[in-house]
Amino acid sequence: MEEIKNNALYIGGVRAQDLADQYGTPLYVYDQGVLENKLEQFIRSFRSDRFKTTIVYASKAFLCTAMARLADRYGIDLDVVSGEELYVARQAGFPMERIVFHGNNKTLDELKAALEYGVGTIIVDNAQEARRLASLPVSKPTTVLLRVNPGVEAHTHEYIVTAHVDSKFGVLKDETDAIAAIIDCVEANPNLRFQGFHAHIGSQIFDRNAFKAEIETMGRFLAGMKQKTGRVFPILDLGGGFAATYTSEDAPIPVKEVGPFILEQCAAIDDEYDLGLERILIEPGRSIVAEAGYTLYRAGYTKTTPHKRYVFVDGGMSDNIRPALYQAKYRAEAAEKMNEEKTETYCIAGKCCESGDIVIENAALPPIETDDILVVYTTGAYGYSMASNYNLLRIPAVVFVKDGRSSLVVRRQTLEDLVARDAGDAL
Ligand SMILES: Cc1ncc(COP(=O)(O)O)c(C=O)c1O
Ligand SMILES: N[C@@H](CCCC[NH3+])C(=O)O
Repeated sequence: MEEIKNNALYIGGVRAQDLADQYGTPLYVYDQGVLENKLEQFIRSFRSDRFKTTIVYASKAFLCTAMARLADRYGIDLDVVSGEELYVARQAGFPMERIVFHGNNKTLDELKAALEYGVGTIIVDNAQEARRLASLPVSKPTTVLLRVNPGVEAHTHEYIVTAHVDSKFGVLKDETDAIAAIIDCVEANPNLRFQGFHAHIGSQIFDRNAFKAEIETMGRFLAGMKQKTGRVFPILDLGGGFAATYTSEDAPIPVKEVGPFILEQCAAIDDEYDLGLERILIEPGRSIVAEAGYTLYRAGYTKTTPHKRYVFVDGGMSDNIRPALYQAKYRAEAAEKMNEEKTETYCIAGKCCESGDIVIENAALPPIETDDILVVYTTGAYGYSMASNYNLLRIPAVVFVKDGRSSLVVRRQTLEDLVARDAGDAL
């Protein structure tokens, strides 16, 4: 929770300026209380008397040991998309049977690792992957789902829609012969249990009708598959994509309404087509972590051009690529000038060697001086997880705060880290 005391911002009871001074900037700060609250809200929201329900946190939004353990503490499962995310989850001690392994191009090594570690659910993305997986020795029963592209176009940035017909993800719902062949192929391996399908229509989706369309489409698809194969598929995984609030223009579906809405639609298709659905999964990522996250920057120089007034910060696209990649909008404040009048409009720009390195195009702020701490809100999703070493800027530290205390959960990269992997000289 945020508070303002004597003109200063406090996050989780800790003064933002103190966090910046103690841990340095740029700094990713997560309010652990908000994270916990979101996890609890999803658990309360996604309950059903009719279906078993599973919330799978999409770890691509933000993953580190502390986050994996927090999800585990709340009994939330984990979606991973790479051997690397799987490794971090495993190192954190996350129960492997509660891992859902996604990805359109899982390598042989990744599939082998998943089977060796005892990953509970593998989402197969295409026929070639199914063949490869089925050819491997599987020592214990493993649930397999197939990612289907429902062909539902959600209204969001074109880079983050995932279910247009030409998407790289999943098998198009109309390719039912290929899908039936994939099921047979998977089940040729006695320890692979084909249990159903997965779909995901995109990210930062506000419109509940997009999810309704997804579920109705999956209903018709499942009815067709039932007719074709003479069997039912008990698991339906509907993916994530629930939006978060970045600016006052955003009005996401409240978390408490997400679960009942999805479950109601699932009951409707189950009744209409007698699908025998038993378990429903959702995979929220952003909607759990985005609003819990803040980035603290230290202001550097300002510059006025004929049309703009810049304030430069000590990070930028290397710690938050989203404005450059998706024209994503954020809001900012000066952490020690919270009650001061916002008389200026600044373009907050980063320090990377790139004109597009803009954090916020038009930020209303009080006059900013060098060394002021600027806080950018709602940076908890796809900020740290998409950070880069562009210009060899060091990946910032991650700090959790709660009840007036802070804990360093990921340290800042050091200069030594930047050469630690350099292995030799030119020929
Ligand atoms: C398969 C899958 N599941 C879940 C998610 C999480 O999405 P979000 O962070 O928008 O909830 C994604 C990302 O879009 C995804 O590709
Ligand atoms: N990385 C994207 C969303 C993609 C989600 C994963 N499929 C974002 O920052 O909004």
